Amino acid sequence: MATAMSIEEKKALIESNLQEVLNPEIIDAVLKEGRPLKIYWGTATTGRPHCGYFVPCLKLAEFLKAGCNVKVLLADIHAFLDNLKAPIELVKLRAEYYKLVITELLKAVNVPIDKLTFTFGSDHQLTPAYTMDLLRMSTAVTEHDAKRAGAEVVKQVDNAPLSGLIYPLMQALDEQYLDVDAQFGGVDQRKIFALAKDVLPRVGFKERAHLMNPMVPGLQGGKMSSSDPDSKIDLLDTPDDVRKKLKKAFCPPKQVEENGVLSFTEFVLLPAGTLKYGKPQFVVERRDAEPLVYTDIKQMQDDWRSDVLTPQILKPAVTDALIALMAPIQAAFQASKEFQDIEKKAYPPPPAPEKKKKVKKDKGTFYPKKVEAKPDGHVEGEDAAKVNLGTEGGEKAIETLTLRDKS
Ligand SMILES: N[C@@H](Cc1ccc(O)cc1)C(=O)O
Repeated sequence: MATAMSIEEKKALIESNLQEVLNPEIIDAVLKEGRPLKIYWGTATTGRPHCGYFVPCLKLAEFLKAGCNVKVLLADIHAFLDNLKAPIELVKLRAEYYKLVITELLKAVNVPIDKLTFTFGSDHQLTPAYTMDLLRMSTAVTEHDAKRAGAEVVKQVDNAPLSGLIYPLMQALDEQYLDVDAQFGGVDQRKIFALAKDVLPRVGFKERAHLMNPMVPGLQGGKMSSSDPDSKIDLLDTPDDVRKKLKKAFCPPKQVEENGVLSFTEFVLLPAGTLKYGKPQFVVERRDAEPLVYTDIKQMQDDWRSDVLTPQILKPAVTDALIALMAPIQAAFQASKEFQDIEKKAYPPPPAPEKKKKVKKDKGTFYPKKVEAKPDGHVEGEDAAKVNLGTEGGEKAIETLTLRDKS
């Protein structure tokens, strides 16, 4: 069925809808060689995958359509390097959960998953060769540059742990160990990508191309935030949750910028319309008039500015479309005991609130913060390292990461 694409067509598809491409000549050279472009997208398995994940996944669909060889890296080790966002003993379970959810999400937008491979960070990052290369790399990067590289990705805190400096180095080295031509990510990864481009040649590896998606504002406008549950829709949220969150979502009439709902339509629902209609399309029903049928965002934005398209009619249309898109993911979850078990273990309920303790004086040493359990039960602050890492659980987690079944 698929007619062969020309090099130009492949290139156009690979680079479509991106905000920026670094070193496109690397992509050109591979396409000219006539082999598939090898590309990966990494995600740190920290919190829970949410609806924002549709955005990179739709781009992966385009890479695959262009004949690329696509890998998804479940960056389990990165998930705890970033300020213990995922406690070390839960990281492996979270990575498994991400794999299941992302698989279903890709299926929901018709991405042929047999042509894509998943890989865990801990599969290659714990080998002696990787360790040696990482140490070599650490001699070629200054503390200042490593810190700056991670500034938009790694959580910025006072007395930051050293792991935040290792994080960007490992992301750069992953390009070598995943044996790719290019890395894809949001434009928030730009500084890490620039570091990778700069530092890989300095340790004897080749420079890769970098492809960046624009950032999509959360439903509250601005960046999606994990501390504000209403800014994100969990992929397992019920239709009622979706309705509630969308009712509260930021959707100012006539304003196109920072409009969470309109942006979600642009980056997810319009492209996903291809599934239903064979081409990008989004339909907004109206009570007393013909439905508004959109095939590109320009037309929608014009109607938004002139108030033909209003929050009152857009929100219900987005709600229905999103619920429909999420339905197969939730059906897969409901149908699989394994899926449900992993979810339960990966996100245990938070422990009962601790009794009030006397607040110790800040001694100005490592991590001068109070211990506070996050909703998922992990701890940040003064004793975070002890609680999250130094326990038996932590050691077991290290073992499980090391001993991951390589099959
Ligand atoms: N930095 C990515 C995760 C990542 C980790 C390692 C990589 O090699 C690639 C990507 C994120 O923000 O989620």
